[in-house]
Amino acid sequence: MSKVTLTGLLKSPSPQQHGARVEITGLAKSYDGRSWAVQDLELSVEPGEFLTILGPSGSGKTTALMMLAGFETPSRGEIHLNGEPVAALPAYKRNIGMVFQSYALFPTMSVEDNIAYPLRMRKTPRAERERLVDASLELVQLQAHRKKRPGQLSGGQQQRVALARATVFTPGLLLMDEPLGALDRKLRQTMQNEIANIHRSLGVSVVSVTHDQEEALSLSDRVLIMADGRMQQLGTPAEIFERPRNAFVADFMGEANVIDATGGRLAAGCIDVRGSAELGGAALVSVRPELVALAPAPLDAASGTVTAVTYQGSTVRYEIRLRNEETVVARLATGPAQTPLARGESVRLTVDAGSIVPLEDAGR
Ligand SMILES: Nc1ncnc2c1ncn2[C@@H]1O[C@H](COP(=O)(O)OP(=O)(O)OP(=O)(O)O)[C@@H](O)[C@H]1O
Repeated sequence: MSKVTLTGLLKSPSPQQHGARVEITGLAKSYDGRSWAVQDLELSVEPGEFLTILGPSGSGKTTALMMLAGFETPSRGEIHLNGEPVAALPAYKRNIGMVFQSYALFPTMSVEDNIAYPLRMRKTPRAERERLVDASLELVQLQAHRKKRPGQLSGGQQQRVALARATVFTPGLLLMDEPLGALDRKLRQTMQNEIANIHRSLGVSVVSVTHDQEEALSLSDRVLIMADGRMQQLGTPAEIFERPRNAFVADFMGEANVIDATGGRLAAGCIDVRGSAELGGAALVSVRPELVALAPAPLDAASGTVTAVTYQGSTVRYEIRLRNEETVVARLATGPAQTPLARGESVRLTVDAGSIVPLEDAGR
């Protein structure tokens, strides 16, 4: 990689070729010799791919990332970067850039010195170093702030310095641990665009860790969902969101309804199905709240009763207690044509066969 300059990369017609290929096989980590923080991780990241590891707190995301980075030693399994096993390589020899939630900038160094730091470590000649720092400052649009200290910058600007420092030496792989975790909602959106932009410009492979579903869906080529140290599902954002494999993924990716489907009937027949559904014998299915239709119905023909109504701006969220005691959530768009249903009203629920997702099991 050493001959490839950042400026060269920015002009490169197919920057994807510079991203590293990552292959992870049977990777596992136990800190205490009794429980597994990560178990049986199998994954490959294509050159230039943006992969996000998503999961709740304690699911093993950071542990997986730290093994990739070389800061934690795997208990089992292997990692290959561009076909080479990395087990024996210390972190600084893996040609990997890292961005942390806390930025981890050097507070007494200027922005440009922070960015130049990895180049100094690599003994990059001065002229080359200056050229790369200039290109990197331009990429993250911080030219005007180059002489400032990190403490004189906003959170978003500091994170851009961290991104510049992690990519200035053209790493094949960029690792990010909750990169937007410290930023407020609006700034997160802006930074998401910036990260997407940097990823596109550099063609670097990215593995990012987050517990934020929206961030994972909007930035990634593929998402890996983890829970309790184990992979739950690996797929494109659309696959994960629209075809969750099990109840954990369905629930974690938003407010999915997980509904009893014993005998091919939804909630013991309380919910009507339009069309013929292929449930493949699944005992549980998932249906997204925005795909549940509900209409007022006389009590004897009703699926259940509205127990909660929450106005949420562009949608209204309804909780419905079914006759079989299950609770289902429906979400309806607000609009001039909509008459809101009231709490206590009896309703009939209908879903299209195509919006029913059979689940593999009851969860993890
Ligand atoms: N250095 C450590 N020593 C001992 N146990 C650890 C260490 N780091 C993590 N663990 C444990 O390993 C499991 C996975 O933790 P990990 O930090 O990888 O999860 P995570 O998904 O990144 O969580 P979070 O989102 O809270 O950072 C947890 O049970 C945690 O307590």
